[in-house]
Amino acid sequence: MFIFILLFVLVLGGLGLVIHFSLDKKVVYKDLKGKHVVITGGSSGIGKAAAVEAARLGAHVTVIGRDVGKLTAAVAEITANCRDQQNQKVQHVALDVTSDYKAIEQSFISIEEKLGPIFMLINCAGMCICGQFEKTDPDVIKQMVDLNYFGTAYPTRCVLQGMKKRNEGLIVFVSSEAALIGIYGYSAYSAGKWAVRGLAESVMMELVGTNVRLTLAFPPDTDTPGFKNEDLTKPEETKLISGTAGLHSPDDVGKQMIHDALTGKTYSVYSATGTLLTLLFGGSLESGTQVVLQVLSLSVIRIIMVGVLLSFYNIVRDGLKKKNEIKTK
Ligand SMILES: NC(=O)C1=CN([C@@H]2O[C@H](COP(=O)(O)OP(=O)(O)OC[C@H]3O[C@@H](n4cnc5c(N)ncnc54)[C@H](OP(=O)(O)O)[C@@H]3O)[C@@H](O)[C@H]2O)C=CC1
Ligand SMILES: CCCCCCCCCCCCCCCC(=O)[C@@H](N)CO
Repeated sequence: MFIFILLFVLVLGGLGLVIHFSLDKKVVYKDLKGKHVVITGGSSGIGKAAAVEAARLGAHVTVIGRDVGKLTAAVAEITANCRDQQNQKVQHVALDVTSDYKAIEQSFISIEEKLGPIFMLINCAGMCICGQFEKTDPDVIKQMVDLNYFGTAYPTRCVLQGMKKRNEGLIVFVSSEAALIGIYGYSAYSAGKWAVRGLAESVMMELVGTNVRLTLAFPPDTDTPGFKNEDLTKPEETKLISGTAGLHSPDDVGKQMIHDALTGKTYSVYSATGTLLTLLFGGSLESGTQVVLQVLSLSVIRIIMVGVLLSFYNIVRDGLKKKNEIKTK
C-alpha cells in the first residue's frame, strides 16, 4: 500500500515538473507605459473598467464601440485616469465589430497609424439576449454569433501577424462562465462564447514559441449597463442558475483582466465557481501545479458538479410546474 502511495506521489510530482519545464517562460509586464492598448467595447461596463486600468498603468488607449456619445464620455473618464496626463493619448474609434473583415481591417490600420503598433487587444464587445431557443428570433441567434464570436475573431486576425512579427503582444478574449456549462436561457448566447473558447485554445497553441500571449476570460454575472439590460428579459430560471456565481463589480473584473494578461495567465477567472469550472472543463496547461491539482481533485469536483447540475434541472422543473399552474388557472 505504502509503495503505491509513494509511486503515485512520485508520478504526480514528475508530471508537475515535466510540465513546469516544458512550458514557455512567460514575460511578466509590470505596467503598460507607452504601450498601445485597444479595447473593443471599451465605452461601457467591463471594457471601460479595463480601459481605465490600462490608462492608470500608463498605456495609450483606443476604445472601440458604435455609439459616439458613449465613446466620448468614456474617453473623458479614461483620460482623467491617465497617470501621465501630458504624454498619454486616448482616442475613440466608431466601429461595428460585426462589420465585414475588410472594414475592420481598414479601421485597425488607421488605429495603428494614429497611436502606433498595438501591444494589447482586449476583445470585450459583446452582449447577451436570453430566452428559450425556439422562442428566440432567428436574427438574434445569428447576431449572438456575429457579435460574440466574429466580433472577437476578426479583430484578432487583424493584429496577430503584426504581433508575431514584433514577437510581442497580449490578446484577451472575453468569454463567460456560460461557456463552461450550458444554462437554460443562454442557448443563443452561450454558443458564441463557447466558440470564442474554442478559438482561444487553438490560437494559444499557434502562439507557442513566441512572446505573443492570449488570455481567456470567464466573467460571471457582472453589474454593467449590459447586464441591467439583459436582466429585463431574462427568464427566472436563468437568473436563479446564473446567480449561483454571484454578481461582481465591473471595476474588479476589468482590473483583474488586465493584470491576469500582464502576468501571463491562460485563464482569467473571477469567482469560486469559475475556478471550479475551469478546473473541471479547462483544457489548457496553465502550470505544473494546476495540472497536479486537476489530477487530484477532478473526481471530487465532478461529484459536486453532478449535484449542482441536478439542482439546476430542479430549478427548470419548478419553473415548468409554475407555468403549468398558471395555464390551468
Ligand atoms: N456583464 C456580465 O454579466 C457578463 C459579461 N460578459 C461579457 O463581457 C463583455 C462586456 O460586457 P458588459 O460590460 O456587460 O457589456 P456592456 O453592454 O456594458 O458594454 C458592451 C460594450 O460593447 C460595445 N458593443 C456592443 N456591440 C458592439 C458592436 N457590434 N461593435 C462594437 N462595439 C460593440 C458597446 O458599445 P456600443 O453599444 O456603443 O457599440 C459597449 O461599449 C461582453 O462580451 C459580455 O458578453 C461575460 C460574462 C458576464
Ligand atoms: C463543482 C462545480 C460547481 C459549479 C457551479 C456552477 C455555477 C454555474 C454558474 C454559471 C454562471 C454563468 C454566468 C454567465 C454570465 C453571463 O455571461 C451573462 N451575464 C452575460 O452577460
